[in-house]
Amino acid sequence: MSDPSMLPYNRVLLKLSGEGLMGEQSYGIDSHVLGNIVDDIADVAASGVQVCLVVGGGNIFRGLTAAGKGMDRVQGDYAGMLATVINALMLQDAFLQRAVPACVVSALSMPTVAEPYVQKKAIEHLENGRIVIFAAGTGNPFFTTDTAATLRAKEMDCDVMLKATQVDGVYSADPRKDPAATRYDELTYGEVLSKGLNVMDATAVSLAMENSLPIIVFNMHKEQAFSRVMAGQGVFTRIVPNVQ
Ligand SMILES: Nc1ncnc2c1ncn2[C@@H]1O[C@H](COP(=O)(O)OP(=O)(O)O)[C@@H](O)[C@H]1O
Ligand SMILES: O=c1ccn([C@@H]2O[C@H](COP(=O)(O)OP(=O)(O)O)[C@@H](O)[C@H]2O)c(=O)[nH]1
Repeated sequence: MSDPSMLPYNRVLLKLSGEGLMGEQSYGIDSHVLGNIVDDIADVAASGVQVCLVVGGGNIFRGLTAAGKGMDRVQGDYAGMLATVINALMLQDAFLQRAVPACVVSALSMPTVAEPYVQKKAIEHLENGRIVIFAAGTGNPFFTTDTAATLRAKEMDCDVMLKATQVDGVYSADPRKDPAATRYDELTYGEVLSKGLNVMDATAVSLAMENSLPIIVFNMHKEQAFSRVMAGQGVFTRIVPNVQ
């Protein structure tokens, strides 16, 4: 697929699934996978696009899973948010090792570890050519990092939110469970919600819908996946206000 109508993007938010950082492992971060993703993001940033990131924490801890085993949900969600901070620090380190300027901005206050989130300051970082990594989700329990990604994308006035995930886009059913599922090239937010397509939670999709934020879903494990999607190439699904 090549879609020049998507271009050019000046400022984008990339949401990285925590689970996607595990590679073949069952927990944590695979440094090879992390390195490939960071190289890909660095290439896009070097082309002049302002890039900010939201990273998940599912490779380390999920509040809902812990609550299912008896843990208090709110405590579990705070632990999940801390997991995203670990991932954010690992990402920042990988960027800095490549001499790519990157900073971590946290929705939970931990000033010795990361800068607290201040909208205008984060925009300033982007304008100064830094990759901004948003950590700790929204800072609130009962939310997800997909919702944090949609929220920060609007706050940063991004052109698009790109969700880097484990599958090639949005399908008629979860393709990891249903081999007969078919992929959409383009969908409206309303269709995602009415068809119950669980690629993102409904809160994230509703927030994008109410604020007309285009979303692109693509597979983070394909080579140079982010660079290719930014060039309108490769396989992906766009979620938009109206399908043409
Ligand atoms: N209709 C669907 N289309 C695409 N993916 C779906 C769909 N329904 C469920 N999924 C699942 O949603 C996941 C995307 O969410 P993501 O945030 O990357 O993963 P997780 O939240 O599990 O870390 C995919 O890996 C896929 O298995
Ligand atoms: O605004 C937020 C974002 C995340 N979380 C917690 O952090 C965990 C990790 O985030 P998520 O599941 O979205 O990560 P991903 O699926 O992208 O790896 C979640 O399970 C929640 O427990 C939260 O409470 N509020």
